[in-house]
Amino acid sequence: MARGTQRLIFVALKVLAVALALVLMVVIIRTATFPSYQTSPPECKPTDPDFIPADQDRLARFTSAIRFRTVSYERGVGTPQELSRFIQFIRESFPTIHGSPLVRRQVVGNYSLLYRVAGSDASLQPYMLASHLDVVPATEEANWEAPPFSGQLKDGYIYGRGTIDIKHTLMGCLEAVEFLLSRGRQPKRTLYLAFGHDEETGGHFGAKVIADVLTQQGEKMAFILDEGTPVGDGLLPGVSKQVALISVAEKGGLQLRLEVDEEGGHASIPRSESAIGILSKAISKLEDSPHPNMFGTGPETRMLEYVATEMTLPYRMLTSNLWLFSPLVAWVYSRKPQTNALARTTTALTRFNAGVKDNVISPRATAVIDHRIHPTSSVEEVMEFDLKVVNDPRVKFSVINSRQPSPTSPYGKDSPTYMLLQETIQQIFPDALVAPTTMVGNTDTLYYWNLSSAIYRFNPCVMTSSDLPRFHGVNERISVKSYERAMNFYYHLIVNMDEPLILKRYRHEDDL
Ligand SMILES: CCCCCCCC/C=C\CCCCCCCC(=O)N[C@@H](CCC(N)=O)C(=O)O
Ligand SMILES: [Zn+2]
Ligand SMILES: [Zn+2]
Repeated sequence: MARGTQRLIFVALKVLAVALALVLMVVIIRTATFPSYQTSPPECKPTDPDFIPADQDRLARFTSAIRFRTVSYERGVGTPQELSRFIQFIRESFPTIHGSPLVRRQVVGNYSLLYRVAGSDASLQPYMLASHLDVVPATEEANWEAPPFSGQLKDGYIYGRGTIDIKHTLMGCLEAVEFLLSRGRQPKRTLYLAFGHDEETGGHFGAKVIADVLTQQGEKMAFILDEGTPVGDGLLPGVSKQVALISVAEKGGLQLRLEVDEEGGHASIPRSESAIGILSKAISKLEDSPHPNMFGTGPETRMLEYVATEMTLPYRMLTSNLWLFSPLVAWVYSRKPQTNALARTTTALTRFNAGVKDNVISPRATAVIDHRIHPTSSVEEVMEFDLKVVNDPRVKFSVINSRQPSPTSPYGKDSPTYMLLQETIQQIFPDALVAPTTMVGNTDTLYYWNLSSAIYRFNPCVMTSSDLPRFHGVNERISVKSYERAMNFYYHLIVNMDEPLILKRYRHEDDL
């Protein structure tokens, strides 16, 4: 090798070594100095005078609520009589709320409930706590440890459909307001409680109408809190502490019907391709072509950064240096369904129908695809992607439902309402870290976008990965301790909302 070339290689290696050393130095410095986003407000203890205990009366009210079979089946198909009975039960169970001159109650869309608790300072913008009255049906009833509409208490857990989705927040909010008013307290800031009756089938007749009513009344909310992500226990790799996940954005959705119509006929004289075959190829192409991994563009990235300082070393190093390791973390995310769902638009094949008889070639095949759209993508982008992937004019696409991803609500120290939520969560879940994330399922908040720019989704309940299948699944349950925390979470949120100390720390005068 010529001397000149040797020298060039030597210099190049030297430059590379220096560059690597520099990169390593930056990685180490960032790992060591990465900021903490956590706070440590005073813990709420059972000995506090304003602690709401899960006593017999409150547990009885909650278990009774579970016994109402307020099931939503399909859009517009629910259980109206049961909803009416449940609404009556709520009216009788919370006499202080329903007798208070501060409270205005409206039944909206026949079965949804909207409460307005008047604050003493009308100059303050109101806020809204949302939940829903309906539940999904309970299948496989025989496999439940306790019947799904029994509200049975077993080994410290209350079993039943709705215990974590979402009657614990519905009853928790009501218990909190009942407790507040029965102590003769009036909140400073006006508060709304909004309970839709058909969230599980899209909220078209509940939350949508609630939003219309509030819009007609000209209301704007300082913030809205609805059902959402839980306090995860062991859900985040590399973090041993619990992490309370506040969803600051929600994925969009696109439900598509795919249809192929071909000539059918006698099974003894098949053509080279059938409706079933053509559709199968199309949907298998879609399943094999995941939408792009968007890690690094949405709240899923910040979720990691918020807990970075509490991670074990390798994770901490990766997370503190996403400028370098983002592609690696994106790949790690794609490996597990839960994190994959956070990082990209997902594709779920949910229905496939064709054929009527064993020896008849079906002239028609249909399928349904359920996409959940990443906050930085759109319905249009997803549609375009799918058409390109299938690339077969014989496959007809039609849209069943679509919703764009939500706007992202403000979070972090610049957002007083996010910080208020974070601090309230840490009062009730003192062992938990708090982080922003994206809601992968959909909620009634879709209808509330115009009411507030600060919309959060949170489920005040600790859940491990083995609890997640209980959502809409078998053996849905909540521990008594968790229900107690839910009540206290809402009570403290209401109290903190009026507490100048917490808000003052983060207040941007224009925000609230
Ligand atoms: C590091 C990984 C952390 C990820 C943690 C994910 C935790 C997921 C926790 C809860 C998700 C399950 C609860 C979702 C409930 C969403 C409400 C719902 O079921 N909506 C339906 C109906 C929607 C509608 N209104 O149209 C849906 O999304 O299909
Ligand atoms: Zn729900
Ligand atoms: Zn649900």
